[in-house]
Amino acid sequence: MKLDGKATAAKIKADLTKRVAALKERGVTPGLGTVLVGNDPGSQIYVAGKHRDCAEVGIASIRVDLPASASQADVEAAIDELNASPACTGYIVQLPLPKQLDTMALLERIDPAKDADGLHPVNLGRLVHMVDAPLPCTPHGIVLLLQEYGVPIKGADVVVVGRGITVGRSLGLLLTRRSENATVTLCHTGTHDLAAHVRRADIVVAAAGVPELIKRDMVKPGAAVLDVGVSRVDGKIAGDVALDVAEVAGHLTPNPGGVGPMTRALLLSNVVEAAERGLR
Ligand SMILES: Nc1nc(=O)c2c([nH]1)NC[C@@H]1CN(c3ccc(C(=O)N[C@@H](CCC(=O)O)C(=O)O)cc3)C=[N+]21
Repeated sequence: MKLDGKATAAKIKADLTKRVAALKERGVTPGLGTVLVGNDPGSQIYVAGKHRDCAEVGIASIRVDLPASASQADVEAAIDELNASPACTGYIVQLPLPKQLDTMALLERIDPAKDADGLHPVNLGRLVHMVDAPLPCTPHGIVLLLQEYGVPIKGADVVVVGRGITVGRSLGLLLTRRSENATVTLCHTGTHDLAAHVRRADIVVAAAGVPELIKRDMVKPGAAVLDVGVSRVDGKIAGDVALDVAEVAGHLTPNPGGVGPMTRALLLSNVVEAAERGLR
């Protein structure tokens, strides 16, 4: 069974479109800002996609593009401006940043109330404490996609491969909340026997950024497999999951068309929720 992220994202965007219209009737137009530093082709495609998504649901968008040579002070100034701008209800700083920049210091400078990625340390701390906050987009999208297709999460053995902040580490926090109640194993490059862990899993989330890391013989028949990989090989997107995993998986995300569109929809959702919170 295909876990159709594109179709599920379209449903989420239809709901957001109504909520944006309701906000506008109350005099508030949600606005998403993006800060893009440098000219990495992949990042430019993603950022352009986010602005297209905004237009689709009626969210205004504010685009700040800085040269690859931008200094820490240049990016700080862009962040300060978005923090102060009433037109911007949420924004992201596109990652990764050029290496002369201190990423952590810049992420900390974002107003947590405008953190559309849900990656500000204050909001990640709120996730640890399980209090209301914008959630990291990819992990939230993964949970909603599993729920949409009725894949049982409660009590499931979930193996997450990859401990990055944006996906693996945050997803473990989300799935172990009482409301989700999964048992999560977080695997990484230091894991001794990855195949043995993956083989036991009811749900496998591959977020390591290693093409074809998850092979057919590692997957328990019937398991749900989610491919978060966005490596580029010869200009084409290469996932972390080998194509023949489709022969054994019970549920599988296509890639593209799986987790990526969900990530983008949940980014819009954070922007709309921030605008709604502002009215409460
Ligand atoms: N601050 C920040 N926030 C991010 O959320 C963030 C980031 N930085 N840096 C880069 C990664 C990557 N990422 C993707 C989102 C959607 C697709 C997506 O929708 N992909 C389409 C295909 C698009 C194509 O063909 O290139 C799909 O899967 O169907 C891909 C990748 C967000 N990221």
